[in-house]
Amino acid sequence: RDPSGTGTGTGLGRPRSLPALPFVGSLLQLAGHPQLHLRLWRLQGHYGSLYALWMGSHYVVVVNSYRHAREVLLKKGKDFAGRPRTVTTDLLSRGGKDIAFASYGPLWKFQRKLVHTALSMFGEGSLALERIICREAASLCETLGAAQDTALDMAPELTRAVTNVVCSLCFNSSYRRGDPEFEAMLEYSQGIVDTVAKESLVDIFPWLQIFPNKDLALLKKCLQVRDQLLQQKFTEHKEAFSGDTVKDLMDALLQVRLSAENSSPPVPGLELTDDHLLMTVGDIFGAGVETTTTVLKWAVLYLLHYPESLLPSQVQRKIQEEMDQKIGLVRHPHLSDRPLLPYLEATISEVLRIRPVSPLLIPHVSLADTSIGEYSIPKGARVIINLWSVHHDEKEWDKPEEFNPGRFLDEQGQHIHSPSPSYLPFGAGIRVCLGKVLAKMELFLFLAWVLQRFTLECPEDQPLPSLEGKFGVVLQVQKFQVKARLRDAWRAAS
Ligand code: HEM
Repeated sequence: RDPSGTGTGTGLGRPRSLPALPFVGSLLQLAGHPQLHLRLWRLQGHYGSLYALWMGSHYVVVVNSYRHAREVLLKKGKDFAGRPRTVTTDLLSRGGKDIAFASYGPLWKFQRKLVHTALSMFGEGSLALERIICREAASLCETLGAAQDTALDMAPELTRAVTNVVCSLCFNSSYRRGDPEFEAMLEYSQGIVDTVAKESLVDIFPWLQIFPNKDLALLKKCLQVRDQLLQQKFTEHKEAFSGDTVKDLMDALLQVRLSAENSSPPVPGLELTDDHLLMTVGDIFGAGVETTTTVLKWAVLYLLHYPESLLPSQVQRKIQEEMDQKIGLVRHPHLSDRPLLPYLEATISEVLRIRPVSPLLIPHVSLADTSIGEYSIPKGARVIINLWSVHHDEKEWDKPEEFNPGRFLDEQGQHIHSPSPSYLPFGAGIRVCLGKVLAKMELFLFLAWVLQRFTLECPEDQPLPSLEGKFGVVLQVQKFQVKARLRDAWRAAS
């Protein structure tokens, strides 16, 4: 180990490192701190905003400032476009045949482009997707309406709504409440979320796999269920696919593969196997459901904390006033209403800032000897961007701990803007989130539909739920219940 050595030919020194013991590395400094993003944020106080540590034998660089994050993601994006391969990610992606965990290279670029094109065909900006999201929003409102004035855990309903959007997009199908296939999907997703969150030891010491490992066994079982469901949809699509009509993302992927196979000569290195297609679709579920659902839960939670009666925030009331004025109560909100509802947009932005759902992004890996700021970084280093630190940096954000949607509005409160460039809820650059536009459409429409009709309240007999997140695959919200009260204005209008 040479934590302060140069060794990369750049003449620069390495970042300061946490103490590291042979074999275990810096685990002792991290053990007992389940909120990893907070631990890494606090360690800045001692080691500076950019420091290194060792996870077993892996050299890890932790970036806590926007200046350095920008260098990693944007200025030197290509240098840092790799992903670590671990036991867990290999299982999740069949050895990196998806997008999120795939190595940087022509095939990954091709897959990304494909999904991007398919998303623009079916999704972003298309009326078809807007219709799908609105259908799910209507169903969500129906459930809330049926549960009138009783305390309800919205989480399964939000998950179903978001899952159905992704299902419609990928497979042109959706689930009703209580559908056994949907229940199976919920169960395996939760299993993956729970086990991947605990995955770290076997990823740090891959040889631990030779010992019986309960979590790894559960993960494998959940992935089996996921793969069976994916395979079933895939087979149905392959059988029905004629090449003429493209109904969904799965068809779009099959069509691209068909035309690549028919092109002569075939492009070497761009062969899409069944595994690639399956894992690509699996990624849309894996990356698109838990994230979006969790942001919706955080949004609801913050609305409960800033209810009508609490001055000066009144976030929910302000959103509803804006909606009443600009949209009224006789028609549903549309995507084209986004510019009319800056306060709702600002609230979504603030939720994504204060509780970044992916507080450490997905780890990056340096693909060459390179540098960040005044430090040299060797090829193969894992780079963690601590988005929590970036979004809570007092030099960038005024009172970062305060939930204040107004910070995203101009002086007239009419237009949305970011007061600091240090706002990266979806990452940035080469590996930026592929579903950013889709996610923003969903967040806007689901919240607009619900808040047009209902006021969300904390049940009287329950304490306000905690705003503290739980670090895991995403920054999880603790379970909580809500009372959705039909608004008098809505009742009178309908
Ligand atoms: C509010 C919801 C979402 C948030 C906050 C979010 C955030 C992120 C973040 C922070 C990353 C990592 C960027 C990096 O490593 O530098 C990411 C990657 C990714 N996201 Fe999202 N995401 C959301 C929804 C979605 C949706 C709906 C999809 C599906 C279409 C999606 C697909 C992906 C994919 C495929 C990647 C991997 C990109 C790559 O490695 O090339 N995400 N997302």
